[in-house]
Amino acid sequence: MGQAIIEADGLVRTFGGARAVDGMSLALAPGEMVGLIGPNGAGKTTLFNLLAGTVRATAGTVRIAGTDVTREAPERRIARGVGRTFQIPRPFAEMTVLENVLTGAPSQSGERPLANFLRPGRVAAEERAALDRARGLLDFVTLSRLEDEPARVLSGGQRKLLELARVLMADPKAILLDEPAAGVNPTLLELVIDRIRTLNAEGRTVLLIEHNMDMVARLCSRVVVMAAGRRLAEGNPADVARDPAVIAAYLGDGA
Ligand SMILES: Nc1ncnc2c1ncn2[C@@H]1O[C@H](COP(=O)(O)OP(=O)(O)OP(=O)(O)O)[C@@H](O)[C@H]1O
Repeated sequence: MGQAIIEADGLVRTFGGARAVDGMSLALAPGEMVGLIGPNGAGKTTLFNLLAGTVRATAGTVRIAGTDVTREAPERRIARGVGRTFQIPRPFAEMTVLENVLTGAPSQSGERPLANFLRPGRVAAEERAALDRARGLLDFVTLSRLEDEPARVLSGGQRKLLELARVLMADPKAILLDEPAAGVNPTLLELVIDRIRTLNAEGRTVLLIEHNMDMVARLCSRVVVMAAGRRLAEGNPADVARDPAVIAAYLGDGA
C-alpha cells in the first residue's frame, strides 16, 4: 500500500501491571474502512485512545500520514485529520444540539481577542461558515429539527449521531468510530450504517470498533481481531468468523 494515513507500530500500554495493549501494529490506507473486533477487554478502546492521543503509549509509535505523532496531544492529531467518537458520547447537556456541533470546529481567530479586534469582519465570516457547516452536518445526521433543543433531550442513538456531526466539523480524513451501533434502535441503525458508508465513499478512512458483526460484515472488507491486547487474526469478515482461534477467544469471553 502507499503511505498509510494511520500507522501504529508495536504499541504497548500498561495500566499498573496489566498490558491493555500489548504490541499492536496496524496500518490504514487512505480510503479504507476496517473493522476492529474482539471480546470485551481485548484492548480495542485503549488502542483508539492511543491513536487519538487521549492515552500515552508505554512503548511503540503512532504515525499520521507518515509523521510521528506519538508524543502529540489529541488536538494536534485532530488538526492532522484524525477524528474519533466515544463509545458513550457525553454531549454538553444544557447546550443546544447546534452549539454542541459547533464545539467540534477547529479553533478560530475569534478565540484570539487580538484577531477579533483587528479583523472583526473575518471573524464574523468564519463564524457564519462554521454555522453553515454545522447546520449542513445536522442535516446529514437528520437532527436539523432538534438544533435548538438542549442535547439532554436526545436519545442514545441521536447522541451518537450528534457526536458524529461534532467530529465531522473538523473535516477529518480518518475517523475512529467506537461502537457507533451500541444502544441504537434498529431504524436509526440503518441510518448510522448509511452515513458511515457515505463518509467512506467520500474518501474518508474509517476504523470501526463494533460488536454488531452483521454491521461489520456489511461495511468492512477487512477485519482485525484483537484479543488480550494483541492482533489475533485478520481477514475478510466471513473468514475471520470461521477462524477457530477467533471462536475460542470469544468463547473464553463467555460469549
Ligand atoms: N484507564 C484504565 N485504567 C486501568 N485499566 C484500564 C484502563 N483502561 C482500560 N483498562 C483495562 O485494559 C483492558 C482493555 O480495555 P479496553 O476498554 O481497551 O477493551 P475493549 O476491547 O475496548 O473492551 P470492550 O469491548 O468491553 O469495550 C481491560 O482489562 C481494561 O480493564
